Amino acid sequence: ETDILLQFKQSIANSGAISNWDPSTKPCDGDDGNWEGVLCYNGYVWGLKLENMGLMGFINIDLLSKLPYLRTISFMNNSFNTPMPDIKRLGGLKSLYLSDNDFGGEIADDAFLGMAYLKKVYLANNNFRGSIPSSLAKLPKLLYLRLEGNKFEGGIPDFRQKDLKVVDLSNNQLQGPIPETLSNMSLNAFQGNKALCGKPLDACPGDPKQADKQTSSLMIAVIVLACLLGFIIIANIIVLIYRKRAQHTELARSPSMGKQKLMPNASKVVERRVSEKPRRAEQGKLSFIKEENERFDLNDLLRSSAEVLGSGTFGASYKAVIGSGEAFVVKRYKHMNNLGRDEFHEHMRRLGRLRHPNLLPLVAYYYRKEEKLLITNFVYNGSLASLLHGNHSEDQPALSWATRLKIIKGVVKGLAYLYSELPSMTVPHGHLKSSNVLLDESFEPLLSDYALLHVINPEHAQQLMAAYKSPEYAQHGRTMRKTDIWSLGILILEILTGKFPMCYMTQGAPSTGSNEDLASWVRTAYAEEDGMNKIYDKEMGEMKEYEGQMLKLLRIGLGCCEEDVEVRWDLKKVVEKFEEIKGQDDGIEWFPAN
Ligand SMILES: Nc1ncnc2c1ncn2[C@@H]1O[C@H](COP(=O)(O)OP(=O)(O)OP(=O)(O)O)[C@@H](O)[C@H]1O
Repeated sequence: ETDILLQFKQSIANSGAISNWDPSTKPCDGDDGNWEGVLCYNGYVWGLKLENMGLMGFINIDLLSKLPYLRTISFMNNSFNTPMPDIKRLGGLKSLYLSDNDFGGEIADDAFLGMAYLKKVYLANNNFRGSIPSSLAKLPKLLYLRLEGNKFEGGIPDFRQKDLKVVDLSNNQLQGPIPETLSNMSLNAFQGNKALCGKPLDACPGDPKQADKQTSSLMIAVIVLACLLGFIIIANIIVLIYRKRAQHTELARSPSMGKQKLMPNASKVVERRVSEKPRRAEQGKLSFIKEENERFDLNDLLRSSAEVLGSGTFGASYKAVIGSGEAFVVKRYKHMNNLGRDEFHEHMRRLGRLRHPNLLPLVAYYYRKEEKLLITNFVYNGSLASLLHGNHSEDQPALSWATRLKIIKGVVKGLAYLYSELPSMTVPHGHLKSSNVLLDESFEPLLSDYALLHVINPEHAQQLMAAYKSPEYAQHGRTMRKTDIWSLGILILEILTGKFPMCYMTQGAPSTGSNEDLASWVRTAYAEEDGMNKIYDKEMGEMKEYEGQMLKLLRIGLGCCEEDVEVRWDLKKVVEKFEEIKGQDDGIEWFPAN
């Protein structure tokens, strides 16, 4: 075993961390093992735990297959960037941990064939592509499977294992139905995919068993909107008659009104004074925040070409391009049922009053008891999440450091505005995460999904919203004024590391037994001698010049991620520290003048 391990050491690059693998000693003298990362039992090697060591190169399975008692291997959090090693040659393996590396390429369909003892497979946060190998679905003893944060595509194979405890397939590009055996997994396990459907997500279109339950986002939208159509036509006729009468009366009353211009493509509507106050939602009718935006109605959205942008945690979002060519996003909120019409209207009016260059403004909304629609402009550069974690091309290169800095500064400005404008809300944003940071054509960030925490049904909010993934909620069941700051900290670390934090954002200690989150991973790396190299996202390219700025941002991120709320920085301190990072926008006021 000594020779095999020494040869293995030579086959991997950057093996400084295992310098005590020395031919003059033995790997195992007792169960603790003498050599770094070698796990022993009865004097034999049964495991390798080589995590967080900056290892690279190639994992020589030939050599490992010569260790007869090897049962577990972990190379988590290193920099391996080869295709998947030929793991099935380690037939006795019980646990395989390869998460948080740069492994890539497709995994052969039979990659896990015949692995009769394999219980734990962790391949998360790599660059694996192609289909999920069907041999995984046939592993007789599989209990834990974590594939999140890759680029797996296509359908989910038919997992038959009855004892599966944890499965996480989030943030891939999977589509199609979720197999019934996985229907009892948490919603988070499937988030961030291309088009998955079926329990625990919305039902698949055409699924006869579930269609009547109205859980399919697409189906329900079609059904609800179709039902409304008839309603709207009648409502429109009534409103038209009413308006004509009102117009007639007004024109008769005020001669000057006759001089007003007609709205562009809305000859029936006389242009009105811009009002901050949205009109009360009429049945079957959109309520616009600004009346000059009132160039379309629900009918136009129904008639428009619509594209599903994603099935977010609250419901699906659609991009709808209306006749004029303008694109809007219609987001369905299924979990505001506790809200009465007046309360909803009041809250929308409050949101409608918010104006800031870093907030995505609400254009219109729609109220119905069972569901609410919020309509915003479509933002062409998409979300920070997709730019950080999606595929890059010539048209869409990786985000540079300067752009990342600009984005996070904008996020803080937007957040500071929310804090100052919504002093009565404990958690003014409540759902701050990278998919809710949209980027306009000059990469100025626009925060979305803000200030909704208290209008989402509590039972759903607690399951779905970023604020409730905070340590204070996990530990004390409370959210606080500094809860958004924790989400901001995670966002900062995500921007710096390029790592997707979602898989860590589970409530309390993740059931995988790991109690690490992105912040503690960064903290550990930060304490290591060469840790910085590991922390910063290599996709930013050459970074030497900006190391000072990056370090300052890293410290802010960690200050925001302090678990102890007392120690965690407050917004004022965050803003002060941001002002110390010199960027192109020096001198810009962070807090609104009032
Ligand atoms: N106005 C918009 N313009 C462009 N893209 C948008 C817009 N609103 C949302 N998106 C994108 O559409 C996708 C789906 O958004 P949605 O808000 O439904 O879900 P989410 O942000 O992933 O999750 P959650 O429901 O928890 O907010 C996301 O990638 C999001 O970034």
